[in-house]
Amino acid sequence: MTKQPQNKTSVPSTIRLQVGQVVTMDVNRLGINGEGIGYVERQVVFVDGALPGEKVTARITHVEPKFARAKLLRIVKESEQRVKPPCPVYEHCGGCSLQHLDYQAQLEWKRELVRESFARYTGRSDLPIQPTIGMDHPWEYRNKAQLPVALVGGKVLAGLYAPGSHKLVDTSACAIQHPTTNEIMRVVRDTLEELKIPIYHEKKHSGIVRTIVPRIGFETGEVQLTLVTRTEELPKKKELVERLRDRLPYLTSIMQNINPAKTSLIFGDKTILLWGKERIEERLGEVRFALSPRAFFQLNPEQTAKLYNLVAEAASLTGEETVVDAYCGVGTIGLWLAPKAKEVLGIDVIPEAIEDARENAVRSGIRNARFEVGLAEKILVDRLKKGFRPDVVVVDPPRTGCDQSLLRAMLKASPARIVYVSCNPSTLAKDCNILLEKYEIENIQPVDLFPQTAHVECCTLLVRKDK
Ligand SMILES: C[S@@+](CC[C@H](N)C(=O)[O-])C[C@H]1O[C@@H](n2cnc3c(N)ncnc32)[C@H](O)[C@@H]1O
Repeated sequence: MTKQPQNKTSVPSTIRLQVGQVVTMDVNRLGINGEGIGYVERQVVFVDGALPGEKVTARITHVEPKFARAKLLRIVKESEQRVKPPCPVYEHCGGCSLQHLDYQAQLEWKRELVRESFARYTGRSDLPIQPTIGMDHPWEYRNKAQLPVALVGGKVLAGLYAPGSHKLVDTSACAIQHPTTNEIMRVVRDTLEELKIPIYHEKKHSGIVRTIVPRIGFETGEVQLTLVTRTEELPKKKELVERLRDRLPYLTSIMQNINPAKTSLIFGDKTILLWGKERIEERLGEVRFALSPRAFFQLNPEQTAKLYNLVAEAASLTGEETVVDAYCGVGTIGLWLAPKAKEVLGIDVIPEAIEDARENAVRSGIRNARFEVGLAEKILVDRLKKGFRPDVVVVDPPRTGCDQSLLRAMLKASPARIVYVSCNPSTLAKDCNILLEKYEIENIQPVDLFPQTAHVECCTLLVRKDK
């Protein structure tokens, strides 16, 4: 092991590793973000791009009290599961983290991640965790991109930021985006440059065009392009729209969203129509969705349909049940289940999402679903306290998991089944551990909604113990 110390001052006295030091280490496992983990001098070291079973040389870049990070320099012994990433900018772009791992191994690792989370939070190693459901073609699956633009050396760039930085990496040949998205991105980028439309400068908070957001309806073929701008004024708007329509004749809708704030949030409050339809339509199974630029919609339609079928299977509806879809977004799960239920109540905190959910119900001819705006932990908890007794509760919370008061209220009201949909195995396992007081976990089904990344979705069925 050779040592090249560069920054001695940032190293706590208890840690012997130093920033700049070059280490050779065995990689034992993958961390939750897909990074390789090993030990050097009994310190945990994370190395992006390294795989279990490999011996690697890496340079220490950060030292924290309990761990260090290192940059991969050389693979001394290579894993049999290592594959060549097809994406030309994989090593620079912050979008994917597992392209270098064989897809079957990705699926197995995601199942293992779920198993580890449940073991940690419930102490149970006997839970029925199924093999991860993957895709036959785990590429080109995303239906939407949000691509910031920047002017660098007189050229317009669009893409994603490199990990931990604000350096734009051109992602015009992204392997997980739909090819149409890549084409839109290239054409918009080049047209902005050609017309010399001012590009937003993040630090100075000047310029105009900030982000390109293409969205594709996979089933309907409708295509929406949203340009996020700092000001409502958009120079050469007419020429821009004409050229984009000419060069991208399949567009259904060109929208402008105005975000005047100095913020990393993509969208502002105001959206205006530049050309075509205000919203594109998408179908998932029998359910129809109208999508405005800001509406949340799952990014991988093929896997989402599989996920919702699993939810329906877990809910085991006969047509007599009252179902709650807590954290319902634009009503997707509730509308999927409604034809098999007596009634559905959907709850979401975002008013536009609830408006969309109501309209999606009308479009899909569904009459037994109601949607309410508010916090699930408020609306559902109040209802449960007043004696509302749903038979099945589906929860699909954000990564932070369910509010404690909601979990407690569900325990008290005790619906026969709880179907917990989650994109975060840690909060899922933590919340399920609370529900184990009255429920047994009958099935945990990981679904790969985001191939090539470290994310995993799970559909978990909890059944009341006296059932
Ligand atoms: C993971 S998304 C699920 C959306 C939907 N079930 C789907 O599959 O498209 C989580 C949703 O929870 C909503 N949300 C976040 N916190 C909430 C809360 N405390 N109460 C109700 N909804 C909430 C968000 O607005 C978002 O739509």
